[in-house]
Formats: sequence, structure tokens, C-alpha cells
Amino acid sequence: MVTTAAAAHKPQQQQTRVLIVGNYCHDVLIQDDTVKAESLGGAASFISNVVNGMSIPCNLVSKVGEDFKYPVDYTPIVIPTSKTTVFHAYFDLGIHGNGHQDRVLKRVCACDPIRPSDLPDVRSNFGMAVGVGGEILPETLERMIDICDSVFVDIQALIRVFDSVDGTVKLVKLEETGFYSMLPRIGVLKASSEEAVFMDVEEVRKWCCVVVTTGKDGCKVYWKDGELRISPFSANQEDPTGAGDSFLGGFVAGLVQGLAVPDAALLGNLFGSLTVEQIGLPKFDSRLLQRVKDEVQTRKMQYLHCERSDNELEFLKPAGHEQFQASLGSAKLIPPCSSQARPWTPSNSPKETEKTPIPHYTVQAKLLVNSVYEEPIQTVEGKP
Ligand SMILES: Nc1ncnc2c1ncn2[C@@H]1O[C@H](COP(=O)(O)OP(=O)(O)O)[C@@H](O)[C@H]1O
Ligand SMILES: O=P([O-])([O-])O[C@@H]1[C@@H](O)[C@H](O)[C@@H](O)[C@H](O)[C@@H]1O
Repeated sequence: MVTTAAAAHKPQQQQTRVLIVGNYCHDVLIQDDTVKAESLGGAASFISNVVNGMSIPCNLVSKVGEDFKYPVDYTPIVIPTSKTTVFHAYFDLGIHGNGHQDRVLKRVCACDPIRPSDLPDVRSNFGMAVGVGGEILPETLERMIDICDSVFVDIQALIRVFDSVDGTVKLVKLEETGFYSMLPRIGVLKASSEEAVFMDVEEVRKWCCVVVTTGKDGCKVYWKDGELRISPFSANQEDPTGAGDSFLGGFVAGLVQGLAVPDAALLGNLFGSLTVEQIGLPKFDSRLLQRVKDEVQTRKMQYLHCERSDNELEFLKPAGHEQFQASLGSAKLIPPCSSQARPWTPSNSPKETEKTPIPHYTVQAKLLVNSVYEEPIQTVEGKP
């Protein structure tokens, strides 16, 4: 089946499903030779966090080793002979930087790749190829294209290579990978501005929609016939990890619900900005999420007055885009619900209790294989 950007915007019904494919990982944040924080990581965890927050049904395929230590909502495939993927992120110029320029990533452990046979047989509306450690193989992406109406790809799943000695992440040109010929069959390719220089955007936009995220400046959407800059939301950055992943989660959540591309990209910017304000996997306040869902519903009602196609991505800014941006901006200002004092729950990340700048902080969690949880043990050091 040929899947193009045109197929991505389907009539929205209950059965709309998102298939997220990418390994969970253990993230270790290091600054000045000191471990500042440890967290559940991997684009799949950040994206499912957003998609779940927006109450959108999804399915997730991920592989981990028996050492996987975090409770998660979607049971990963446990590979007894492999270890969980681990990334060390070095922030030698400080975590509170601007964007990711300051981050050096090392993959110090790699779990098994995800193979076509690991994917479900059922069809999904939106597939998300979001590997972090090289786990998406060309044949896996081929299979996703077959079983999904439209596939969204994070370029980091395609162009990362890993130093054979210390695992330092390096990037290669997209056209040198085995994925290049698949571009005409994917819906959206997302890249950060640092990654975007590893492709020829002018060439790639002829084949699929390209979204380049630009940190605190928001993002830019390119398609065959045009381009648009989408405004950011302001944020007090604590940790840039996962901003691009949460962006993609918000963007897809918007499209799944029938928003036009510029409005969905605003939702991406909103979740990206919320993510940089917390360390590790963010916890979104329930009142904020409800308000965002309400704003999306209101926005959809406004579309009823516009002429729109049901089976194509809508690239042009619909009337009222600026008002939608202002409404999302004011949702961000809602004070957090005090009853959400962030107890540990299976869907929480260990870092979610932290909002102030990072003290030394480690967490240990016991996890039983196959999603049977024991009471986790948390160790939090250096807290007031
Ligand atoms: N400092 C920031 N202030 C506000 N929004 C931010 C900030 N950093 C990132 N974002 C949001 O998160 C998105 C992704 O961030 P970016 O740094 O571009 O990606 P990546 O995490 O992949 O490097 C941006 O497009 C923006 O919407
Ligand atoms: O910060 P970001 O680029 O959006 O995404 C990050 C990946 O680049 C990193 O490899 C992984 O360990 C993090 O958990 C997160 O998924």
C-alpha cells in the first residue's frame, strides 16, 4: 500500500489508533562527571506519555532486557539475552542550556532491533517510527508502511550511528542510509535543526512533509508547495531531553483528532515546551490536559465553518490559528492541581516529582517482567 502525506488526515473516529515503534531506554544525565539524574527514556516513552495524556488509544512495540527498571503503561518485549538500551547524556555546558547544542549522547548499551515479526498484524491509522538506538531496521519501516495508513518518522531513528569504542552518537546523511528510497511512502519526517542538516530539505519535501523543530523558536513545516513557521510557547528550560519526542506526540495527537497541520504543530510546540520545563519524562497536570483537550474540541467545532478536505493533510493556517495559539498559551498558565503531589504510579516517571533545578537525584525501581509490578523502591538523594 502506498502511504503518503495525503493519507494522513483521515476522518476521525473511535477506532483511530496510533502505533508507536521504538525501544524504551534508561537515560543517565551527567554533568561535570556527576550523575545528575536517571530516568526512563526513549522517544517511545515521551510520545506515549503525550498521546495517553490526550486520551488517544495507542499501541507500542518496544524491546528491553530483564534489567529494565521502570514501570510503564505498555508492556515491552523482554529479551533475556539482551540488556536494555542505555544512553548517557553529557551536559558539560549545563543542562539549563538552549536546545541540545550542549548535549553529547553516548549509547552505552543497545537492546535488540525491532523486527517486522514483532509488529502487530492489525492495521493502524498512524505509525510512528521512533527509534533512538538504531533499533528500526529498513525492513521494519517497510512493514510499518504496509500496516499503517500513514507513517511518521523521527529522523533520529534513521541517521544515527554509534562509535564502536564509546558509543558516541554520530549522524550520517539520510541519502546514505537504506531508508532514503522509502521517503515517498512516508507521511511526515521530523528532524531537529541539528539533524536537518543531514538531509537536503529541498529534495525531501518533494516526497513527504518535513517538520524541523527549532528549540525555543518553535518549528517550521515544509511541504511540496510551501512552508510555514509555527510560533513557540515560552518555557523555563530545565532539561531539553525529550522535547522533540513530545513535540511529535503532540503533533500526531492533533492530527489524529482532525486538526490542520499548523494547529497540530502548535500542539507539538506546546508539549515540547512543557517537556523542557521538567527533568526526564514530564508529568502533565490533569487540569492542563483537560483544558488542552477542550481547546482542541472547540477548535474542531470552528472547522465546521471552513471548507476542508477529509483525506488530505491541510497545510494552510485555518482562520483562528492565532486565537488557538493564545488559548493553548493560557492553558499553560493554569496553576498545577495541588492534589497531584506526584506519588509514584506505574505511569509516572521517577523524575516527575522534581520541578526545581536538579539536585543529585537517583531512583531505583524494581520491576517484574511482563508488567507485574512490585512496590517500587525509590531512592532520592540530595533533596531538601
Ligand atoms: N527552550 C524552549 N522553550 C520553548 N519551547 C521549546 C524549548 N525547547 C524546545 N521547545 C519545544 O520543543 C520542540 C522540540 O525541541 P528541539 O530542541 O527543537 O528538538 P530536539 O529535542 O529533538 O532537539 C521545539 O520545536 C519547541 O516547540
Ligand atoms: O531529546 P530528544 O532528542 O527528543 O530524544 C531523546 C533521544 O535523543 C535520546 O537518545 C533518548 O535517550 C532520550 O530519552 C530521548 O528520547
